[in-house]
Amino acid sequence: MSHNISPMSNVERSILEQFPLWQQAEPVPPYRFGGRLVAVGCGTSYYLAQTMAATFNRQGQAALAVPGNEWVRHQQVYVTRQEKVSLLAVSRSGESTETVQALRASREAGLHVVGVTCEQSSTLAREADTVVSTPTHPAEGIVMTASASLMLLQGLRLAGLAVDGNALAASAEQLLHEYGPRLDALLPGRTHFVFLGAAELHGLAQEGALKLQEMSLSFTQAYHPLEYRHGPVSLVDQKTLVALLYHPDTAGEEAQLARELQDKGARVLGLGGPGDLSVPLEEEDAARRGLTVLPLLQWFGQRVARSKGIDSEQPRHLTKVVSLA
Ligand SMILES: O=P(O)(O)OC[C@H]1O[C@](O)(CO)[C@@H](O)[C@@H]1O
Repeated sequence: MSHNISPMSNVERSILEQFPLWQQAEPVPPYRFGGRLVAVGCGTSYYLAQTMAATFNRQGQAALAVPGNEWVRHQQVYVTRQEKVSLLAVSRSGESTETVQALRASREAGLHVVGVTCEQSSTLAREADTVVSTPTHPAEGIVMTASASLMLLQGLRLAGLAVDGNALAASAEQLLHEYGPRLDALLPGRTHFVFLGAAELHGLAQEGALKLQEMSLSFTQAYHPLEYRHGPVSLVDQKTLVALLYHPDTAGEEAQLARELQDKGARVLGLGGPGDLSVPLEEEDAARRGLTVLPLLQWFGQRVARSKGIDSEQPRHLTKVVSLA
């Protein structure tokens, strides 16, 4: 494969060099459970939990995703008392306070807990009943890049989706090198970043928005595609750049939305459909499509950071593990 971009920082290394890790990730068997699976996490890990839960549902296993603290403090509004529940706790570090609290509260209540992490020796890995631990790129710093892709890959496998690590790594890497350099042409004059994605792709849209925000200190928004027309569209102008993650089931209506947004001045990055830059995606399964496009979203955030002269290695106010005293 010809490589069009080379890393200049640890963040860029962990984005560009993640693909061998996808290939090496130990395959995990599907997790089947006779009740509802609740997937929890914080920040990026919560957004991954959303895409995992969507995939579990599509595979026939009832699931929902909630932020860790919602499960600790308000679980009665997410499941009924009578429901049989098990917990899927997602955390790169295995140490985020709310995720660990969710794990402990669930175990105390007798629930089975599956942990997805990158740290074999973490609290999450030690205390969960079943652990999927996949080490991330050694250069990865505060912002989650390779770890996000790896945990998503393993979560999709737990959901029972066929995930060929070699094939997906090859297409994701090719996409990154072919389209990564072309993202820069979309950026001039754009300061308002919007990420749209439906169903399995909504978690990815939220992750794209968080990534760009953390890396480049920009205002970002994430919505379900047609929801964006109900109010948020009032902000669209010549400063807006929309990353639209086309869902294979609803690409027609999303293409219409892209045209509406372009008419109002937005530039559109069309991931799997039309746009000012259109990135063709052959993958027809939405969750696998999301995983394939995730490194390109990470690169997008990094390019905006570079265009603003911001060092994404040291994101403002963030630490690798966010703990509550
Ligand atoms: O996956 P972990 O280790 O629980 O951490 C999630 C954290 O990582 C971040 O993505 C980056 O710091 C935050 O959103 C969140 O606090």
